Amino acid sequence: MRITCLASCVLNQWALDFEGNVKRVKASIQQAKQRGARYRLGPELELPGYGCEDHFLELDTTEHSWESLVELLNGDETDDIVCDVGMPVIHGGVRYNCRVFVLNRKILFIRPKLCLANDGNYRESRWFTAWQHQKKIEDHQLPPAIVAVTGQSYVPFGDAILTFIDASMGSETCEELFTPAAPHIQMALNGVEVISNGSGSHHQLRKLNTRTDLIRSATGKCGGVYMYANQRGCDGGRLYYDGCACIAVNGEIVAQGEQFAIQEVEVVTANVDLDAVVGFRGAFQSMAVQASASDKYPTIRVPFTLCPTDYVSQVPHPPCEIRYHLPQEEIALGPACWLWDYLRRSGASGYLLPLSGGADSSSTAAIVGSMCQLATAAAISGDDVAAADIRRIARIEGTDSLPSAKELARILFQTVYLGSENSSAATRSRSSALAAEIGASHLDVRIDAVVAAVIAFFTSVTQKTPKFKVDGGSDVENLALQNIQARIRMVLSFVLAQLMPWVRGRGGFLLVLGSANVDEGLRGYMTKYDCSSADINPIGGISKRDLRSFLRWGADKLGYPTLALVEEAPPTAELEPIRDDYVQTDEEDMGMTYEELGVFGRLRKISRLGPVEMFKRLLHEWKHRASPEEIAAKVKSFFFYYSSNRHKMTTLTPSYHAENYSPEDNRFDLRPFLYNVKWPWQFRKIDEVVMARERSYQESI
Ligand SMILES: Nc1ncnc2c1ncn2[C@@H]1O[C@H](COP(=O)(O)OP(=O)(O)OC[C@H]2O[C@@H]([n+]3cccc(C(=O)O)c3)[C@H](O)[C@@H]2O)[C@@H](O)[C@H]1O
Ligand SMILES: Nc1ncnc2c1ncn2[C@@H]1O[C@H](COP(=O)(O)OP(=O)(O)OP(=O)(O)O)[C@@H](O)[C@H]1O
Ligand SMILES: NC(=O)CC[C@H](N)C(=O)O
Repeated sequence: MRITCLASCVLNQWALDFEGNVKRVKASIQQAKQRGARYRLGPELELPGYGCEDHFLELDTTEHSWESLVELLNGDETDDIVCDVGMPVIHGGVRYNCRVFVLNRKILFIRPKLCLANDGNYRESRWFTAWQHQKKIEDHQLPPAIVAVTGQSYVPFGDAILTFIDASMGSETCEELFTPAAPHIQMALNGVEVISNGSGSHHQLRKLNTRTDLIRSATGKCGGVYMYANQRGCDGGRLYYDGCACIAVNGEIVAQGEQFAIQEVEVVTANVDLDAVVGFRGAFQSMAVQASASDKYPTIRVPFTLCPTDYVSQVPHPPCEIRYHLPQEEIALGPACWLWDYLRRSGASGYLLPLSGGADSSSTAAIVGSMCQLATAAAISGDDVAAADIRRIARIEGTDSLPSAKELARILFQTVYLGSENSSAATRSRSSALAAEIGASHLDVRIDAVVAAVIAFFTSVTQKTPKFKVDGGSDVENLALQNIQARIRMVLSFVLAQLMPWVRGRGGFLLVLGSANVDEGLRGYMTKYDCSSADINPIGGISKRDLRSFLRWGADKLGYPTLALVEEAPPTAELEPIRDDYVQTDEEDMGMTYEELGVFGRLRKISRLGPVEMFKRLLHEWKHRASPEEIAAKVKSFFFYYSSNRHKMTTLTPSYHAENYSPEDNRFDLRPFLYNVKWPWQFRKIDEVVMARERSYQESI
């Protein structure tokens, strides 16, 4: 048996934090060595951090990456272990997204990415070029700083494989795994036994199985060992990289790391038997024919054994069940970890949330509660970085004991109920009950005096006093009176965020949390610059439907029973006066249900349908629940509101990316924001389809 120990790492890197990034890379190599690994794989672009974006265009970023590599090569980290490190490299004047293989303080080989990630959140071809020469290598001239350390002037650069004394290895980078003609197929046909993939891949609800299915099928079909490494956490933007390093052998996962965690460095190791790979392929005759005919890769020969003889006593890791989180758990964990990274890296002293007792702000509060639970649990279980972050943010002396999750919430989480004359006792009491369950410091205040002052100001300027519709006012007056309340809540939230730490004798500032969900954004059912305008928003990419099931789940699993009461209540803005015959509700106001909004959202973005094609699709999907006229009216209504409110997306608070149907305008869903909201051409085509169907129905009876 040829048994080797392999290590795949998850690192919580931060764009441009070279100091911290190289420290975490070193820590991961040390852990890998302690566990006896002969090869260590790190995430994509781990030295500068994956999310540097346009900073990749700066020469500084590549230079500092080389400087970071010098730090590694100068120490003993790379002694007796092959380290595969992600960084940008400029070769022949062109910048590539590369894997740099190092061993015993020398560079073995540099492998550029062949297929860049360019859809959805990814824009790699803005900063990098895909290597165009498959199965070809060139000499790469090393920068002087590296020459001084390694004594090497040139190293091989390109699409090659590594052969050790006793094993062979090849690498592909992130997106390459997702492509139809993935390099691992050619590598397997070339007899490569270990294929590694250093990734920078983000979390999206219910997405993990896409990745693990690809990993399993990569070696299920051709045999081999597949190693996956990923970044973790918020590295400075809207994405949460969700780790989950794993190692697969012949189609079965043998080791899997955490998808969400506070821990900055996680090393997943497995003992694997490379002879099992040869055995698998040896019995696969049709593959052997293709392998025999395949074009050969250039080979980098490395005089190093991957499977030392003393490993004979080691037992290979058996296959294990893949662990998936429920979507509700994903909501509790992903955004909570993202909030923790944001908080500890921003220098803020905590979060402030305007907590209405409704579904959205209550979900947000529960996520902050989950963040406190995760951070304290990590610190108590011995994570020194988490403990130091808690002490710094909460201003706890080194000798004092660490706080519980509830105590931490009291220190760093301020909630506030901003009641008006239209607020109900029910939302008010849910707000304070939930805050108490989480442990947050809660304020229960009224905004009526400020609202009255704004209306008095308006009356003094115009001699007119707007009225609510229920009191005989027009639609314009009714909307304006609602928006005054909503916007005042935003202003007061920022005032409190700035001054409450001072009031409590703590100093610093709080970040204001927004809690508009993805569906409200899509429909524009929100007041521009109300509490939806905040510093960051953990639920801006999550649908109302998912939030409601999260609330039901969280009542029990997070230990906040009030969430169940919140979930049962119909969503309402409480901006209009309540009367015996009138209570404002979201779905009635919007003229569509949250469920319908979810359908429109997915068809618009994920299925890429415009008004006419969406209408045609729904004619089939909704044929048992609505007539063609009704479906036409719903589709037109959606496109009218979506397009007339699209401008609100341009100022949307940055939020955690969780859904592929996110309308987020800045990075993900790039669209104009001034539309002809009548959609005359498109709506006429819809009418024509409705009329044609009506005619054919009439003719058939
Ligand atoms: N094409 C365009 N490009 C750029 N900006 C544009 C624009 N059209 C309007 N605007 C601006 O946007 C303003 C209209 O937007 P906005 O002021 O938000 O007001 P608007 O969208 O008219 O009203 C707020 C909406 O939120 C709903 N709502 C209900 C309940 C609660 C809440 C809540 O948030 O608590 C909200 C309410 O029913 C209504 O549909 C205009 O006055 C103008 O300043
Ligand atoms: N009475 C209130 N006290 C504190 N904050 C409020 C209050 N009413 C509204 N807000 C804030 O304004 C945001 C938008 O209010 P809106 O009435 O549109 O509710 P929503 O988007 O349905 O959210 P929720 O479900 O949290 O009520 C809320 O998420 C909340 O942060
Ligand atoms: N960095 C990458 O190549 C990521 C792209 C890939 N589609 C993913 O989401 O994982």
